[in-house]
Amino acid sequence: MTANPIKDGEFLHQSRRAPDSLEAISPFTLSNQTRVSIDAPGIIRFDPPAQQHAGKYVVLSCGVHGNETAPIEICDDLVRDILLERLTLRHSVLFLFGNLPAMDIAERFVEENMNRLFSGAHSEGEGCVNAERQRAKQLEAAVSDFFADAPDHSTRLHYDLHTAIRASKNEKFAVYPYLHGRPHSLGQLGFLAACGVKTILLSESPTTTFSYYSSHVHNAHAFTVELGKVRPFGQNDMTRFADARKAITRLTSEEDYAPQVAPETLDIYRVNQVINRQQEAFELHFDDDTPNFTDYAKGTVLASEPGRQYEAQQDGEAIVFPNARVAIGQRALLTVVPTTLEHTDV
Ligand SMILES: O=C(O)CCC(=O)N[C@@H](CCC(=O)O)C(=O)O
Ligand SMILES: [Zn+2]
Repeated sequence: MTANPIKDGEFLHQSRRAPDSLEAISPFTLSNQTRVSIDAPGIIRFDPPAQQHAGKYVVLSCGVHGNETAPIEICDDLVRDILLERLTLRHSVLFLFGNLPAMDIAERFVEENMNRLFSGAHSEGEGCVNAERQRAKQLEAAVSDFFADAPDHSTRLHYDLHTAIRASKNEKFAVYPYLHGRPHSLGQLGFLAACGVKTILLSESPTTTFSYYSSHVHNAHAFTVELGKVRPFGQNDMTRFADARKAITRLTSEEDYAPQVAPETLDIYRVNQVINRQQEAFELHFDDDTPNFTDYAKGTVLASEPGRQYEAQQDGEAIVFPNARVAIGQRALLTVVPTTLEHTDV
């Protein structure tokens, strides 16, 4: 057995401060027989021994936006607990710490929003020309390799963990990527509810986000999960994430953790408008501190740019992820309206 080369279980620290030290590490086995494979800085995979493997393949990604620290701290803790054998897995788990350089400068991204670069967008236009494009390509490859080892019919899961820029009337929520007619999973909504996530946005079109990539390309149950509000490292009240951490721990360490939820206890929204910034002079028509899920009467002007204005199309249409400063062509605002789940599966 090779000794554990990650000192004190500090994989993220070593990835950020001594990335070269991870290059030559061959897969190794912990004394509890968990196999550990390090693909690159910030990319680490754990596989329990075959006789204990209970069949799920779980991707946990965080830090796709470098300043969204709470999910990074949760994943860092989980990785440490696994490496120090305080947590024994029953399923294969791939941890991805997305944008390491953006974490170092405490920003959402360095050059380009990485969560618009998946499903091959990293190689479009000018090509894979910057670190974020290269990393998105590498993350896609890591997910592909991981799921390639999942036997047919095994459960493939990907939770891409984020925190939102603004406060939110519904603090925790998840984006359910567009499923192209596949059913929404009640079992997954049960797991998200156990994480404290009881507001779900049903996306109605393809996107270039990480969760859509895993959902569409790998047929995984995949979600963008917003666990709270962006705060600097060390300033998160981790008690607010206790349910999520506990549910993830149970998911990965129990044979078949399957919490249930009554759908009528959830707030389900569907995306009604995706408003992209098309011009420099794009403006939002509400205050910067207006929380996500604030709703408006039909006809209220929500945003404008020269020659064009964007209104609420229905009473009760609510705003999510408003950001007037995104790159031209990118999403500056989503609007959502309440809906119910129609096509579901367990
Ligand atoms: O608070 C914000 O404005 C952004 C928070 C965030 O990063 N959200 C994700 C959502 C991705 C999705 O729609 O699945 C993003 O904008 O990338
Ligand atoms: Zn984010």
